[in-house]
Amino acid sequence: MTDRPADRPNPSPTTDHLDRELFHDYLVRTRWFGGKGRPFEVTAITAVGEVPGRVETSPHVVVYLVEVTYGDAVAGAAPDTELYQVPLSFYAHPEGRLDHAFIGWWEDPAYGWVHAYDALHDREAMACWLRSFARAAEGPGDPASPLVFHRLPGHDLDVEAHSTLFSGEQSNSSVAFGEDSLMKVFRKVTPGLNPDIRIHEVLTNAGSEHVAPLYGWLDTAAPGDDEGATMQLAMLQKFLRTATDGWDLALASVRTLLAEPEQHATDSGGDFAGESTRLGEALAEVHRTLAEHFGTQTRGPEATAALARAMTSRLDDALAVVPQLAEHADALRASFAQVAALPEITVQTIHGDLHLGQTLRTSVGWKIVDFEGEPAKPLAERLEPDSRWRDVAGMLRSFDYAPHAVLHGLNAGEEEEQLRLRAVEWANRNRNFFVVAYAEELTPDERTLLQAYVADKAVYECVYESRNRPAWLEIPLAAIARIGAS
Ligand SMILES: Nc1ncnc2c1ncn2[C@@H]1O[C@H](COP(=O)(O)OP(=O)(O)O)[C@@H](O)[C@H]1O
Ligand SMILES: O=P(O)(O)O[C@H]1O[C@H](CO)[C@@H](O[C@H]2O[C@H](CO)[C@@H](O)[C@H](O)[C@H]2O)[C@H](O)[C@H]1O
Repeated sequence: MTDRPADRPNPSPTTDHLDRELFHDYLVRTRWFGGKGRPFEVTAITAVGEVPGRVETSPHVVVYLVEVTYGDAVAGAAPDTELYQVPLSFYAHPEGRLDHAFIGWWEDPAYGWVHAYDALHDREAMACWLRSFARAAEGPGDPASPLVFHRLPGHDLDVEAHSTLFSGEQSNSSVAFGEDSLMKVFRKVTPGLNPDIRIHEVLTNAGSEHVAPLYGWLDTAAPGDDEGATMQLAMLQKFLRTATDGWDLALASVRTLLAEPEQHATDSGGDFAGESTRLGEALAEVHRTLAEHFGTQTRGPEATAALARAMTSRLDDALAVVPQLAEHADALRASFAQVAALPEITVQTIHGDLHLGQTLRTSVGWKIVDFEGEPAKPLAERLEPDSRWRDVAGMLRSFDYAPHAVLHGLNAGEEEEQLRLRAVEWANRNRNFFVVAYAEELTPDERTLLQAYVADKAVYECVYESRNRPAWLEIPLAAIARIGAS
């Protein structure tokens, strides 16, 4: 390893030596880059700092922020820019085991000739990162380091645990350290507090049984114009060893029911009603705890009018992307107009992007994950308090998705009508058990609000599916048709 001479900066304060095309070519190869299909350039690379937990056999691990500027701005509008976190492992020689994460090689002013790899794929680099979290429990780190590791008390990390990078479709990168802890490294980063960390910290300190306890997080000072702001780069929490994804469990329940189409959901071996009940109770507890800590606000008719306008605006934007929505537009606008007529709305801190894929069933009950909020919304909007009924609506949409996603994959043939009836029965049964467990009674205004949020989410899903899974577009579209018919 080319040891960095003691008098060299850590890392080089300039990045002029870095070939931006190498980073461009790497970003387009990753799962987590949000700009796929859009023209962009790498317009700046900032070296944040070296991860301190290095030992003799370790590579140097340096956190870089890569600014991308998109080339698809409409005439006269400022181009979109985004910031991505790309931590690099530096090796003096090629590391064949990391070829899939290779970015390039160059002469670095601080480290000499290096072969650079995406550090999330490198167990040696992840071991440095974990040691840094472990040391943070003993007190503040090196004041000269721009990377600040924070810890919550109460858990001794297993620093010998090997890292495993999650391979699923993710907007971030998650690394499990054995079965002890899980680190989520935020890939697209924004100056300001990350709601996932802020909410996990509150729920952990409150002893909530419905989240994986937070162990710590990593932040740094935001670069450039956002001087003084914090940029949160990663969070560390308990690894839920016995976790099964709620979406997978729901699909299994539906498949069991559809395998016995002559049976009703109540009699099916895969009946999910008990789990839906427990999910409703879990969400209610999380909402109560968040309201107790962050407070609630009851806002007047100007807020309900603004919400109706936002829903209508989302529909107007969606019509340009999903023209099939046009025939349902009047019914949707009528639902949103009822929101505008509501005298008040109560808002609080919520999840913001809740669905069955954000829930994990463990041997000790349901856990809710990923409190970052709706991916499409800017951070400032995701930090705003919102109605808890938006989260309830997200789950109701998910109970609709599960049976229709299974049907979508079936070649039902002559049994199609019977299977559709069972699918609707499964969705209705689990929606009802979930809502009753969440709130025994809903006022008429709450019902109006909930129905509008369900419609609003289905409109969002139409856009999401048309861009990501066009074959699934029929699922939210059919839900909107049912709303319009109700
Ligand atoms: N504490 C945990 N233990 C085990 N698995 C987890 C934990 N938290 C999240 N997961 C799983 O890790 C994956 C990514 O989690 P998530 O927070 O949704 O990341 P992202 O925001 O990048 O999608 C999901 O499959 C989720 O089920
Ligand atoms: O990536 P996120 O989890 O933040 O959420 C986005 O992707 C979701 C799909 O992974 C999408 O959820 C939609 O599909 C789910 C089934 O795959 C279904 O359970 C949800 O009800 C439905 O909304 C989510 O909308 C999108 O923001």
